[in-house]
Amino acid sequence: MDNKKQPTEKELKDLVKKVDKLVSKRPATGEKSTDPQSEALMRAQLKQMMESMALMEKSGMVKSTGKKDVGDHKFWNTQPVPSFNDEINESGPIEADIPFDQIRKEPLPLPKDFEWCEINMEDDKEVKELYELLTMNYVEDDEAQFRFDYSAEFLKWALLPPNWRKSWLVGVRVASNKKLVAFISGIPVAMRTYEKVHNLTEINFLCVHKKLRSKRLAPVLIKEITRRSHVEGIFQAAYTAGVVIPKPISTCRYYHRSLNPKKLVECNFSRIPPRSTLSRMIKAYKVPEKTSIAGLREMRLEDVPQVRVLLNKYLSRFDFAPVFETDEDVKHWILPHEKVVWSYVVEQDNKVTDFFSFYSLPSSVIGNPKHSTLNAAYMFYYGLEIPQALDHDQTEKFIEKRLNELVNDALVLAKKAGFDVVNTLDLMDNAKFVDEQKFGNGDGYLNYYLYNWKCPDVARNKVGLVML
Ligand SMILES: CCCCCCCCCCCCCC(=O)SCCNC(=O)CCNC(=O)[C@H](O)C(C)(C)COP(=O)(O)OP(=O)(O)OC[C@H]1O[C@@H](n2cnc3c(N)ncnc32)[C@H](O)[C@@H]1OP(=O)(O)O
Repeated sequence: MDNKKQPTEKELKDLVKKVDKLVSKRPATGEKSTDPQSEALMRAQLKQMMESMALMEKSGMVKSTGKKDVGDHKFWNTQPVPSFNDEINESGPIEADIPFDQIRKEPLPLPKDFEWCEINMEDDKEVKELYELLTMNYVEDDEAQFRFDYSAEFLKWALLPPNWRKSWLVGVRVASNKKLVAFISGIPVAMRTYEKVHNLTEINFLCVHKKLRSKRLAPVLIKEITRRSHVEGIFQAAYTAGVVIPKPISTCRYYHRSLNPKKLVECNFSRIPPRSTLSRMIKAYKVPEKTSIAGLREMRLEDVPQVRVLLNKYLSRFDFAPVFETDEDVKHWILPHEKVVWSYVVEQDNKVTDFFSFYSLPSSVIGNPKHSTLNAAYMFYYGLEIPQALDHDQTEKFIEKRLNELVNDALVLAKKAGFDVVNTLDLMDNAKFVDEQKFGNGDGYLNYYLYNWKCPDVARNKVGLVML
């Protein structure tokens, strides 16, 4: 085949970006294209381009996500995960549990000069070391303009949930000076995948210091946390990543709701759309001074049991969702935690009918003369009581209306709390509120993965797991 005749990956990506911006990106003023016919045409073109790009990726002709050929995954091809072209119609483990006596008990060998450690998240000095590694080396956007800046308090919250395991907070240090240069974490989670509820390890915060990249250290960290998970009798894991590796069970898209357009423009996070002005954007994104739902208040300890029932019932709508098995889980994850998670309930006649929550995850703004931090809130879990008598369509309409009321108030509260932007993914029922609440789609996608578990793909609006 003559590769030269095919558009290069960059050309394709640029085209996709261009069309995508044209057809999908809601202009910051909330204006929509006035020409639905050309919009439909462009959408069709975009779809076609994406399909040909996927085909070319499959055939190995172009590289995916600018990184590597699909199929050329030296590490992932050795792991119990499905391949890209596997059509999966049933659920189950890919390989059997390993008997305890056959599990390796010693850590895997590391390249010389490095040693394993466990990070003690109850020791502020070690928390600070982890914070510093991540704040300088963790996830950045493609243009290296922003980098996640999880706070130390956030990391403690994320890594010390009920039943946390010290052996799953794995670091790598330089042997000579003990500097922390890599990390990976696991926490225990009960997840339902379709009908099956299982105990998994939720993997997060995989990070290798920038100076040690591309030396195949990440696979060693992944294999070591896998071994440590096996030692604890857990043979499946859930994780999310921006990169595409074999094989996502779902891919969700990021959406952003501007609360501080001026700062977002100054940080290069948003652009002033053609034919608009900053003052028009400011007006379009203004939120009310006060919330409007009667009975809305901050969540308190005594709400935990009711919130747990609401949440688990609501999550039963989805095909891939956590199960909050105990009140302790809800107390840890949902109860407000200063500067980390904000949660509100609606109480009517002594009964909690709804709740919603969001968490704080700022990003460092890299190399900007005016701003160093973007204060972002991320939509977290929510739940609402759905009247029983409704049929399917009425239920969906009910959720859409109520969710818009709740998120409208969440925006007011996020603005009051000083956030510049509220981010969300189009999982759960979020697609029902993004347009009305003036969220615009971003460039970012998040892929959901399961380790050693095959199951049919999960639609975005059937994903009920929010990962930090
Ligand atoms: C039963 C229990 C099982 C538990 C384990 C379940 C699996 C958990 C899986 C982990 C879930 C993590 C969830 C999160 O935390 S997602 C967040 C990941 N972190 C970042 O993006 C922070 C900034 N980046 C870095 O620190 C490094 O670039 C990392 C550490 C990501 C890779 O380091 P480096 O750039 O120096 O690369 P290498 O030469 O060492 O290694 C290259 C190999 O690593 C594969 N790679 C690269 N990035 C990822 C990624 N995000 N998930 C899975 N695999 C990844 C890559 O495809 C290649 O393999 P293959 O393509 O050749 O095969």
